[in-house]
Amino acid sequence: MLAQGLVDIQKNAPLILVDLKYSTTDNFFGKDVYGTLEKAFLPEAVAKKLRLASDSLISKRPSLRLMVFDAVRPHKVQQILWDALDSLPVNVRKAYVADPAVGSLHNYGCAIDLSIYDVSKDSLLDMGTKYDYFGYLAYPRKEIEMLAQGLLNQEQIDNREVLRSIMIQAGFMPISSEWWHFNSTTLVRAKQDFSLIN
Ligand SMILES: C[C@@H](N)C(=O)N[C@H](C)C(=O)O
Ligand SMILES: [Zn+2]
Repeated sequence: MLAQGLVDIQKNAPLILVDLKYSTTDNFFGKDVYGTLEKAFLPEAVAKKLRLASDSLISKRPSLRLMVFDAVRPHKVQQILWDALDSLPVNVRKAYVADPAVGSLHNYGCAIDLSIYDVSKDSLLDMGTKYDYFGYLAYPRKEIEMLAQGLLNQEQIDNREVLRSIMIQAGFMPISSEWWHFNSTTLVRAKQDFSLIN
């Protein structure tokens, strides 16, 4: 990764926590598919934006930390994630895992999956679902509906809003189907400006 011009995000921002889920068996398909990749890497420009988000979070709420679940994701792993969800029709699957034929922003180091950890309570904030819960409960665009149906509570939505606001302020963009996923640019720009990581 270093040879490909990426930086270890914790070198740049030591207060960011990392639990790289695809480097463990604690993920939606139960396999470690990252092998020797055990740290979260990003292009320097993206890592700098993430540092801004982390600094902003800590200045507002000193006991909170960003907890990164995924950063750059090799393209060959994108195919593994895509195949792991093959029980879903392709048009539904695309909302949860980017089609490897098109590419994911993660494959260029231009997307991050993350949550917030409270060091004073030694636990993650309650976001209403686990990471990689693939369904409407995780959809930012369905939050009002899920609240009205009593499937999410206000605290869970407020916690997501803390994450969204500091990420948006730092220059990231949320997506409509996963509360944990943020893009730093568009796929068209990523293909122009960054290298595909394999
Ligand atoms: C698989 C999930 N963590 C994720 O990152 N999904 C987006 C859509 C992606 O694969 O780019
Ligand atoms: Zn993601």
